[in-house]
Amino acid sequence: MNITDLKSFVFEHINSGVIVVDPEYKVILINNFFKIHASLSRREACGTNLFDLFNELPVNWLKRKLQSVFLLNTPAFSSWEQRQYLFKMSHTRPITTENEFMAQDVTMLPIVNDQGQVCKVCIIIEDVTDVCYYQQQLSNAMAKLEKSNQTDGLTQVANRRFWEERCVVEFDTARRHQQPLSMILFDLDKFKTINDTYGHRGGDLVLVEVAQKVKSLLRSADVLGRYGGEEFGIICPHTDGEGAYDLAERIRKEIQMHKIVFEKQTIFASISIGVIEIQDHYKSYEDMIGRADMALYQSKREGRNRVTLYKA
Ligand SMILES: Nc1nc2c(ncn2[C@@H]2O[C@H](COP(=O)(O)OP(=O)(O)OP(=O)(O)O)[C@@H](O)[C@H]2O)c(=O)[nH]1
Repeated sequence: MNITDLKSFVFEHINSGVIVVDPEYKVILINNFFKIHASLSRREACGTNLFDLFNELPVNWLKRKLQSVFLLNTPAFSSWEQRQYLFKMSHTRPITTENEFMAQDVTMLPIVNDQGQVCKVCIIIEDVTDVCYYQQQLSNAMAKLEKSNQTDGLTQVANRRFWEERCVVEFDTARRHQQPLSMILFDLDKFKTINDTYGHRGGDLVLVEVAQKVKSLLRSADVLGRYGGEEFGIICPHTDGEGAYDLAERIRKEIQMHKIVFEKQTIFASISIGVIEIQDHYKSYEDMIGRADMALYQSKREGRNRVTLYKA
């Protein structure tokens, strides 16, 4: 095999797509990879305008890229992370991937004539579906990990650490912008009795249902977190004490009426609540929690299943 035949063999058999276009975007050459993955014959492709041949191409973007290669005589590159694919081609990945089309890294190389002018551009397509797939898997796993680091395993609301982090942020924001901010702390009443009567699994179900019910009553900006065993906190941005008190009353009534069915038995739970609004002299969110706790324990002392708004 002479060197020309050898080059031609390599050109046809490499696992990358090669397509060459002239300054009018007319296709001059394609290799086997393109023929197979884009289901094209060389006769159809050669001499046809690139954008007529592949009508999915982003015309303005690609023309800009190609023009820069023609004018500046420098290569251009596009990664799958910027644009997942340029040419709509099916991939041959054996294992399942969410992507219907082949993910591609694209290189555009100038081809210079004897006068030193760029007369053609060679577009090279690398199939990076594998890289894209594993990157997506990794991102999904990282997102899940981050979520599980922030979530209470039982109730699926924010865990204490994440809730407190959000408290810090909301406390500082409210302070800086002089906006109202309130906090609601609540605790299940006689929860020990629920555990003793229905067992730990019954108690767990009560915690899950109460948390989910409360969550359904909140605005998206409110953050509900599990603060302790059967104690929860809600941070309510842009909400004054009166607004938070009304919300707490609504929550209390809904929980009191909520039927929890455990092994064919119906459990009714109730909660005691403490509510507090931010004041200028509070030093930190911990200061708010401490005072909300006092209000909560007043609700307990006064007979439970009630709301107390903290007053200095
Ligand atoms: N099932 C279950 N029980 C829990 C969990 N975390 C804490 N507890 C229980 O919650 C109970 C809380 O009891 P207490 O602190 O005496 O309070 P209480 O019985 O709710 O009484 P009051 O708060 O005064 O109304 C304890 O028995 C804890 O073991 C949990 O994740 N699951």
